[in-house]
Amino acid sequence: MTKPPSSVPAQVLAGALPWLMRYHGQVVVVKYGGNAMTDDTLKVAFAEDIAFLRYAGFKPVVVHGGGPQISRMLDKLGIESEFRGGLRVTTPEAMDVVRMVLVGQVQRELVGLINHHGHIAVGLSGEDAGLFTAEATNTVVDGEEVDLGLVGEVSRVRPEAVLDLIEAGRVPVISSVAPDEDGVVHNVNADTAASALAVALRAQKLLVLTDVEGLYRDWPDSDEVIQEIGPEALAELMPSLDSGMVPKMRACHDAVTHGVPRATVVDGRHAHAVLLELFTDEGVGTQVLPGVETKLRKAYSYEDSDGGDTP
Ligand SMILES: Nc1ncnc2c1ncn2[C@@H]1O[C@H](COP(=O)(O)OP(=O)(O)O)[C@@H](O)[C@H]1O
Ligand SMILES: CC(=O)N[C@@H](CCC(=O)OP(=O)(O)O)C(=O)O
Repeated sequence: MTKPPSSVPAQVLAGALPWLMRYHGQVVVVKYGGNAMTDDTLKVAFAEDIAFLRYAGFKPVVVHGGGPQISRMLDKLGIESEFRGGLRVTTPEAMDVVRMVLVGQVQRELVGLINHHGHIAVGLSGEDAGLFTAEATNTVVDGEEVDLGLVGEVSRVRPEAVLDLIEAGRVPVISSVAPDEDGVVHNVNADTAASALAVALRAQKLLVLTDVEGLYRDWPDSDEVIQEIGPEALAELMPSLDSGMVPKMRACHDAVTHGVPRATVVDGRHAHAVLLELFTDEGVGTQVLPGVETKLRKAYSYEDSDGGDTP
């Protein structure tokens, strides 16, 4: 006797209905951090998720990072670089490498992987069609202003090229380098670029994939992750954050205070983290949205896991 078909897959699909209704036809900006691109399986699963969203009627836009990949190439070439306040101090020599790695390697690889699912992805950088204009920025660390060299904030977004691609059914994959008003190319943190783009595109969501479960309340000492937080409480927490979380949480804060309904940081070390976050109501990651009380949860324990897709 053969077994009747299981209804579990159908239940999973049916459970996705409210999320399909919410995001169908809407722009979702997904920022894929370099730290969540560690192995090929994860990258392939990410590309599948993005293609899935597109065929499910979402309008996904990818902004990618590549910090660790840039650092590796700088090391190989013997060029020193350091991070201050979560941002890379960028000399003109380092800028050439940043641009080469982000636009020439990381972006090309992601475009190729997504295009396994129907030639839908097109790569752009902030230099294309005036997408981003950068303005040089410095940062303050321990009360002192630090010169970051060729690091920029996004001072202007011209989203037309991205909108054209979305209208044509394509998936834009964007690298965060951008010229200033004089055409000098700057290194823009990818979280910052994703946030500015999400605002300009009036995205329904900014989803940020990284290599931690979310925003820890007391990094690295606590095992409590902030599940939900409002922009005001996040602004109060900002001075206590360090390293890569500084630009990341500022990006989420700025997106939500400029009209993006919600911004979420999720653990990209899980295969299919994008689908899990968008199609289920499991408490993954840290969600920034207006009008909520801060909600904490315990970090997950992987000790008893089967080691499947868990970190
Ligand atoms: N409060 C915090 N909660 C979680 N991670 C934190 C916190 N403060 C600093 N971090 C660091 O921020 C890192 C994520 O930022 P980053 O390295 O820039 O990642 P990505 O490449 O995904 O942008 C984490 O791996 C962790 O080391
Ligand atoms: C100014 C600055 O720090 N730029 C980043 C750009 C890449 C990036 O943001 O990559 P992740 O998302 O992987 O961190 C850098 O040079 O590493």
